[in-house]
Amino acid sequence: MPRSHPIEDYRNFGIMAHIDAGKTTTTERILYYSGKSHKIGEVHEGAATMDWMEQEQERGITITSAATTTFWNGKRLNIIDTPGHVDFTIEVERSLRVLDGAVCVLDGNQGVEPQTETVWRQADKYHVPRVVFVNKMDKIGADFYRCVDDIVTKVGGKPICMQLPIGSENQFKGIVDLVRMKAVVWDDEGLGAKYHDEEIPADLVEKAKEYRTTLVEAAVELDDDAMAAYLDGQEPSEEVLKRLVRKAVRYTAFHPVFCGSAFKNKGVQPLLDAVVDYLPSPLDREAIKGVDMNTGAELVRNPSDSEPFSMLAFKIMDDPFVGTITFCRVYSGKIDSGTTVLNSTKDKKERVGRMLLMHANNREDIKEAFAGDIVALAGLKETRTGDTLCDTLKPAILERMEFPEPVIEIAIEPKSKADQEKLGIALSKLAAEDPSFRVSTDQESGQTILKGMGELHLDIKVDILKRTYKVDANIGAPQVAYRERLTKRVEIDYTHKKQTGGTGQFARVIIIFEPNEPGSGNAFESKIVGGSVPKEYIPGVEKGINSVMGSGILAGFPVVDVKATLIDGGFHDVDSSVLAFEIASRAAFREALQKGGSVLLEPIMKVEVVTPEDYTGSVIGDLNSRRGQIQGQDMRGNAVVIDAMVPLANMFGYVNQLRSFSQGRANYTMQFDHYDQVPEAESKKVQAKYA
Ligand SMILES: Nc1nc2c(ncn2[C@@H]2O[C@H](COP(=O)(O)OP(=O)(O)OP(=O)(O)O)[C@@H](O)[C@H]2O)c(=O)[nH]1
Repeated sequence: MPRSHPIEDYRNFGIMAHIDAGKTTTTERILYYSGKSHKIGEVHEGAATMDWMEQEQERGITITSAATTTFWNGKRLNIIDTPGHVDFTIEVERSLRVLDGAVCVLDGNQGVEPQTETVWRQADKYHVPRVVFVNKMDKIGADFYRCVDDIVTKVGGKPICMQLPIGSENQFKGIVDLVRMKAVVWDDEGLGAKYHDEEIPADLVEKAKEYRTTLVEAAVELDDDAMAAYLDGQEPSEEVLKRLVRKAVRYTAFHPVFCGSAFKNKGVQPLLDAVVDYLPSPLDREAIKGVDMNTGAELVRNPSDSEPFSMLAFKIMDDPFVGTITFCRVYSGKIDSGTTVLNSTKDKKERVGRMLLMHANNREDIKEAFAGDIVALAGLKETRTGDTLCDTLKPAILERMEFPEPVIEIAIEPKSKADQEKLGIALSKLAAEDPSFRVSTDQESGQTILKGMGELHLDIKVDILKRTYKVDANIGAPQVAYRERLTKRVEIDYTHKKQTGGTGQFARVIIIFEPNEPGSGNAFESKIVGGSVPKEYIPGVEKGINSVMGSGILAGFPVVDVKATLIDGGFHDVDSSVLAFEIASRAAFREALQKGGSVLLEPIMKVEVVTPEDYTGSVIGDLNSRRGQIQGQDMRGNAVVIDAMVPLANMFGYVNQLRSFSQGRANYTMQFDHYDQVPEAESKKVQAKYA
């Protein structure tokens, strides 16, 4: 069967926003108007179509991204829903990787909020072209022009208005379309409300002309001919203007801004037109790069059905009906259900059993998928998020994704043997679904440790463990994931010698331990020449060093960014063994940490508090008492925005404290920024706690 739509008619896009800006509501309306969802679910009633997980509905936030296919104006839209909470930025990044474009939804009253800033920066990082939708124009305090300014001042974007609102708050009626120079007015606020063109209201004519000129001047910049014609006094036609704006989006020359109220059903259809008109198709994007596994050479996989098949897995979900489903984006070629593909990342073959196309409230079995498609595969066994699946004969690995390190951890203790078993199964599934969620076992206590991106992140995992997997367990208090690091270069000459009865043990190692660049990871190298340590013992040296990496000497936290170089040593013909070298190297590393001024590192969080002016003093005082460093203070509307860097260790329970002294009126968001050295006095306390 041929493909249903040519690839240039695809729009793989996501909707990104700060929490509560209205991403879910906008997505719901898009699905409704594009004809696939016939029943609209209001978010506040906990019935939204995309928010189908129990946990999501109760919390009213979108946790997992779901990909949904729908159609508009003859184009095929694949919407990838991205979560808005800071703790889940990993999910946002992951979906951004597979998008060709995005709609950034702003709350018309709040403007660019902290999380918008984060996702905007991530979109910059992945070069995701985007348009902006200023939502909630019906809300009290909505201010379209302030939102447009915010895009410049908060994220350094280049907003160009494509529409102007007609009225605002409860007087919001519709929009002025600056491309067609027409007013678009909705007859009422109902879901299926009709809308029609009118002449631009008299009081907006001058403003519309002024903004239209700004739009046209920004657009003609992108094309010499259009510019020349414009300078000659010729306005670009509607078609030319649209083509130029499309080009501007593709090259991020500017960010077109639209507006509306998803909740009051205004502005959504023109937004859908904008997605079709301005967001790129897979063909407009740079082809994905990878490595040819046969030759090791770099390669490019073009978005074409005639290229060898390759796709990236970007999301794994456990589905109650189908089992594990893996969301993938096909980058090149064509795939049939029932065939065997190669997971080139793992070097394992996988059989593609069922392939599904997900719609908002049903799924469709499909037999083939083509370049540009986003599909869900059922029953893959080895594939994890970020893996490449490809043609078994033309293996390639596509760009990998990077995942940040988790900064917070909790201990979990199952109550019975049966719970222990359930926990094991559940954890391996959860870890497979979410690479920012890690599980480890504490070597000393034998406890299971869960690690994640923040308190809420782990909170939700525990909730899933208890509810979905029915695991009964005691949960410890959340702890900071500290790290340990050397501060200076040391050379250790260590001899392990044991002579008790039978065979003795002998190994001598001379190893240089030195701090690596922060964030560059651990490294081991052997520079032995002349056989002072025979080759067969070197794995023992590496193993000994690695065994200390997992838990340092100060408080048992992982040692990071150390470079170890074995430069010399000695052995005994009879008494040396791999084990003896392992023991010697472990002891050498521990000695190095002692002599090398080893220090503890802690995660420092970037915190933004938005508070009514009255509480500014209390907020700052409190942040200072948490070892916070105030970075800046600014006004947003009538609220004060305070930026600070605060150690995560001092942020536990912050939400309650902030609420209590601001009467619930101040808000905050935080995200991991970097690791920094724990001050001496604090470090002593941490060491005493974990001793
Ligand atoms: N007044 C008004 N309220 C809106 C509008 N759009 C959404 N809301 C409301 O704002 C709240 C948040 O909307 P959601 O659609 O859940 O926002 P979200 O961005 O998906 O939120 P998360 O999934 O938690 O990230 C809900 O109570 C909506 O009913 C709008 O256009 N106007």
